[in-house]
Amino acid sequence: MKEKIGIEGISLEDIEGMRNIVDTAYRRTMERYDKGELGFMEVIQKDCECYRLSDRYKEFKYILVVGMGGSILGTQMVYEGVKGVYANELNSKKVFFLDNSDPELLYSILKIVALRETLVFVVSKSGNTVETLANFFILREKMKKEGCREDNVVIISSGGLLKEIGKRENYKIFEIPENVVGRFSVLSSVGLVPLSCMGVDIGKLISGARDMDKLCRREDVFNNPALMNALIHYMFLNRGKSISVIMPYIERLYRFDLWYRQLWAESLGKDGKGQTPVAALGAKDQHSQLQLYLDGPKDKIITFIKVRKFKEDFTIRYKGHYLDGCNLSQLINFQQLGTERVLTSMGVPNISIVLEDLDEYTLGKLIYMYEMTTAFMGEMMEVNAFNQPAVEEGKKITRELLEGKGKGEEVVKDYIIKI
Ligand SMILES: O=P(O)(O)OC[C@H]1O[C@H](O)[C@H](O)[C@@H](O)[C@@H]1O
Repeated sequence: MKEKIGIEGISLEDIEGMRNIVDTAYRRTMERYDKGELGFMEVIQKDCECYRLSDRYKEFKYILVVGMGGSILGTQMVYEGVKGVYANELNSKKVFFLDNSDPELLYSILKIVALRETLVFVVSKSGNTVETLANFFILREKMKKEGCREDNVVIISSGGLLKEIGKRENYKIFEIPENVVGRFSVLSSVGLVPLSCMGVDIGKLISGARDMDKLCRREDVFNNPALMNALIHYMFLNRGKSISVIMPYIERLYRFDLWYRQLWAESLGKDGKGQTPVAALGAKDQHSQLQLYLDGPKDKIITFIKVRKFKEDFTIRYKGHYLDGCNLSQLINFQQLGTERVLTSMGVPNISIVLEDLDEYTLGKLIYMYEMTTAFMGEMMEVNAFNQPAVEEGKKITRELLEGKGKGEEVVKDYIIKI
């Protein structure tokens, strides 16, 4: 370990020097909102009642959400953020997420659920995503064979083949507003309809987001948490911090990392620019990643998320040991502090987001703050944070291969390791 050097910090003068960039980013974001381009800012003002399903949908023992990317990552993040990692073991309602074309994932879920007792949410903004359609086609066939009813399926989509099938087969359909981009859609029908059936208080979630919206509309960067968060990431990106590590010190937020990864990567990774988001978890990754963060390349900015009050806690007892009488919550929060201090002393910039506790309200605030941070960061980096053109080419090649075009054409690979 090298000697302690301290962070090349950001001074008030530095922030003052960024006034133009901050004001422009704020103004452009609000102009886009005024033009109706930022649906994620509008959708939180809708009445939550419009997302609630009638009681007959509440009877199902199992819930299965089928979708990819922004159509599922947020829902799973909120579900685990509120209910915990082992929610299925603890609760009568069993919830599953199907977000891959890996046949073994579908197989395992079908081994557990009884389809007649399952409410299936098929979620896709475009309504044409190949993995979602493939999984749905297989499920639909099995559900027909097992005599499932129309209300075993709910479609959440803006169009495409999925909506067509939904209309033709008389499934309940929820729209997704056109101006709500997938990775910014968890606080729309995409997340709120399924979550309202999973025992999550969507009203509290939305009121957290609305309260954060008030803060994020402030022009003053010192009183706008999203604008300040974007500015700090932008300034350190310009100082070579091309990697943004997010490291909550609570297990319930690990899926938040995965949601953040899509948001930050797909929104900002454009025109040769971007800041690579990395998912980490405290205290676990102190024993796997921290060596690199401390003594590896100085190319990272770290964001901690810590919770003052955990839902549960334990007091440790072992006479004469320094842990005697401490609580586990104290231990994990002191571990976060220890990591923060050593990173600072090793010159690794880090930010701490402190939550009093973690429930629907604070999670709604956190989600919305990150959505606004991403919008502001996109303006600062002068990239369009609301599209993802580069992901389409690979899908085209996959389709050509599926349609038999290009079969046999051996793609020259540099390295193929066959085991
Ligand atoms: O909601 P869908 O249209 O099914 O899209 C699901 C996901 O797939 C796309 O390829 C994009 O990468 C994501 O931004 C999107 O969230």
